[in-house]
Amino acid sequence: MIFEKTSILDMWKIKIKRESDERGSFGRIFCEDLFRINGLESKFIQISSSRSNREGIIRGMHLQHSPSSEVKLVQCIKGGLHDVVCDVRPWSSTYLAKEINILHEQDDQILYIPKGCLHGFQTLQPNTEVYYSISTQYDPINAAGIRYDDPILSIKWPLPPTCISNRDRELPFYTHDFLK
Ligand SMILES: Cc1cn([C@H]2C[C@H](O)[C@@H](COP(=O)(O)OP(=O)(O)O[C@H]3O[C@@H](C)C(=O)[C@@H](O)[C@H]3O)O2)c(=O)[nH]c1=O
Repeated sequence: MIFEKTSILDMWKIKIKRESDERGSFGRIFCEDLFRINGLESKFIQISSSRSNREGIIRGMHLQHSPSSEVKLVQCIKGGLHDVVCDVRPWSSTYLAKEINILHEQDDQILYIPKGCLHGFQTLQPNTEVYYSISTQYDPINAAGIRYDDPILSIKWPLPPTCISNRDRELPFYTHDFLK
């Protein structure tokens, strides 16, 4: 596994290193020891999947507030997506920075998203599936987010939005006291 820094403090891009032979390949998508050696969260207690049926769907921008703040690993295992992470930790040296990544099936990239960062994506292909490994229990009371079209976050989505959940449409706009 190769660990690369990103434009956001404590966010990493992890590349799966595969050993190939005539049958195909084998590579690690998680390794507790390597995560620990690199100073990353190494305990993930839920693994979830989202499937999106068409292109242009936006999900986000989401995080969980304390005491349920979560570290997330995000990997596209089918289709493709335009992924956005935004740092909303006011004390961070990369406060309000955005990290954009295009993830496709078989590109062998995993995003490591630290606590206190909003995450969302837009699908670029129909039938896109995302796997999440999450460090904390799902906590609907502390699940929160900011609108995908917030003027402060100012995210440029690549496609016209084709579908957004009612919950996401009703999310608030960003204010500097958002992070609890
Ligand atoms: C996020 C989540 C949702 N759910 C339930 C709640 C609801 O009934 C249904 C769909 O939830 P949502 O509408 O929140 O799903 P979705 O909008 O796909 O939420 C996800 O968006 C992306 C951008 C993320 O970063 C994820 O962490 C997660 O917040 O699944 C769980 O049971 N566990 C979970 O961890």
